[in-house]
Amino acid sequence: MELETSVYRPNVAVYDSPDGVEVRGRYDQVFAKILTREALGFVAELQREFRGHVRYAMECRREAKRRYNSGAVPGFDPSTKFIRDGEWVCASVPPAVADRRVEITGPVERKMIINALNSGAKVFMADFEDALSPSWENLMKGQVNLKDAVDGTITFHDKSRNKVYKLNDQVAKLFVRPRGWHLPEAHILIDGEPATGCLVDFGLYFFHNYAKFRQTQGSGFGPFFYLQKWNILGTSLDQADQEAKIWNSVFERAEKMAGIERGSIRATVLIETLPAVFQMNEILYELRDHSVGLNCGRWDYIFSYVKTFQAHPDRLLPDRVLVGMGQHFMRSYSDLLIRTCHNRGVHAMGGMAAQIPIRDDPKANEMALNLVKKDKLREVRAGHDGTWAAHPGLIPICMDAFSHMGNNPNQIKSMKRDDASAITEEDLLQIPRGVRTLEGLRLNTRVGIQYLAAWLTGSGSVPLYNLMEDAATAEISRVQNWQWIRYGVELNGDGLGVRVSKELFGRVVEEEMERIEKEVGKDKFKKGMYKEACKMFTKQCTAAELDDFLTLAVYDHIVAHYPINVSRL
Ligand SMILES: CC(=O)SCCNC(=O)CCNC(=O)[C@H](O)C(C)(C)COP(=O)(O)OP(=O)(O)OC[C@H]1O[C@@H](n2cnc3c(N)ncnc32)[C@H](O)[C@@H]1OP(=O)(O)O
Ligand SMILES: O=CC(=O)O
Ligand SMILES: [Mg+2]
Repeated sequence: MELETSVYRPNVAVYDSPDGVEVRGRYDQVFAKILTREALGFVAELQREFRGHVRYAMECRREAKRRYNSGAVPGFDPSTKFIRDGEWVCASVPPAVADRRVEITGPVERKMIINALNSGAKVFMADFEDALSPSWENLMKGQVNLKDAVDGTITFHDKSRNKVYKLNDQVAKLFVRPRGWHLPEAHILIDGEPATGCLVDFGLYFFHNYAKFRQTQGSGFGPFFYLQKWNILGTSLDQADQEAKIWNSVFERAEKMAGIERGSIRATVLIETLPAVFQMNEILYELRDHSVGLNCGRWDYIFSYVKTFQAHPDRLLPDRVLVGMGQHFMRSYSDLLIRTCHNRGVHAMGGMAAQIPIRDDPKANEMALNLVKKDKLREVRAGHDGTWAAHPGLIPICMDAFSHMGNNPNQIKSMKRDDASAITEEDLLQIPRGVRTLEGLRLNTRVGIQYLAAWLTGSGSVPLYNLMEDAATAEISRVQNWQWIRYGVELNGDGLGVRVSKELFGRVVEEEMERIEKEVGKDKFKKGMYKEACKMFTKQCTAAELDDFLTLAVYDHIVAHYPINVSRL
């Protein structure tokens, strides 16, 4: 089902949708094989059953934001102590994914899917969130690509290099990461309202692939998912774990529709918001029949630290490059996650080092690879059961570091980390140490604008200054700028004693735009969306109120509706 992307097809046909469902995205015969009446019907059922719960969960997030903005800080919920203290374990890990020592991640792009599945990693996390710009074309092609991947028929012909890509005999196990709850899908209206993005991603993927996946990949289990960007909060049990509860119910609903055993679907939840670190037991408890662990989503976690404390001028971050896993609050988070997961019998996955191979500079390349190696050795020695790799070139290093586990598929039983039960709220909230510099402000600006320009033109993950940048890392640049401008912080690492202001930021933006133009070249600069990205990024950094998500605030710019009043097929 390879797509002829360059061929223009007039929009003369429409999708065959069930009652109440309207597809406003471009028609394509290949997309129509995904957007069948039955598959859309399943998505609509999920939407109708869960939209009220999702709306309530989003309102709870807003309520929590009001509390944090009034001075509260996140902590362990006294009302769920019985869950944290209780003796329970999650369902046992499916044998097919017992060994997850290296997981490669990437957007649901055709060539990358094939490369990732062939990469030698144990798992491929196919991403509809941080690494993907959620345009209609990207999302629908992503669904087509995943279906072909699960069917084992996926191929890709790189015409410029006359190279054909196809799957090896041995491939990584597939996990799919749907979008977060906050993102709508404006191209699919259900009862007149945009569908919830993650229910579209999950529903379409599950509907088309569950049977084949369980047969060929999951040995009777699956499909497997990554879930993320939760902000589970609240002071009553009713609210506390509701985002986990909703997903659990979605899984049960899907299992029922498919007629497969309860507990077939398994998911790893990324702990990537500050409030969620206090609810790791609660999340596992709610998902105990569907869980296969937690993961340290370190980049969104850093973003969440700033977001949660947006009204706390006493908790400002140092330069972004200084907020690594060595900071006390980050180490405490990773250690407590390991202890929690192993106590409940599931994987404690590590996270992503941002370095990627540097082709044209062997010395810089060696330094980058050494940083990755150090990060992975820290993870495996701490007790993590596996890690993430952003690029196939990093897999040998990650594999080598995790050979520390010997012949064991994981460390669930051998690294209990009981010592980490002493980790306190103070440990998890400790303010990161380090200085703030003008170069930090410049780098945030340069990276934020270039990332947004890429996202607006369809790329959700890009290499910038030899690092992987995606929605999560770009968020840190945005909110850190916002925080520094908002509180007029002193740049105390330069010896200049300058305070950040809107005027200083304005000058930085101008100078960094000139630099970007020089770096990318006049032609690319003109053709790209740098000016638009600059305007949007500047607006967000200087807004009176911090936008919740960078991508949500600019989503309208990638929505492309098509006329619907044309003849049916
Ligand atoms: C914070 C988080 O959420 S982390 C998870 C989300 N982020 C991600 O998943 C990022 C994944 N990584 C990537 O997107 C890419 O590696 C980038 C953008 C960082 C770098 O991309 P590039 O500069 O194009 O990589 P490069 O040119 O070195 O690629 C070399 C080859 O490796 C392939 N490749 C690179 N990264 C990946 C990947 N993650 N998965 C599969 N293949 C990959 C390329 O397709 C290319 O293949 P080819 O030689 O057959 O043409
Ligand atoms: O999704 C991963 C992260 O680090 O954010
Ligand atoms: Mg993330």
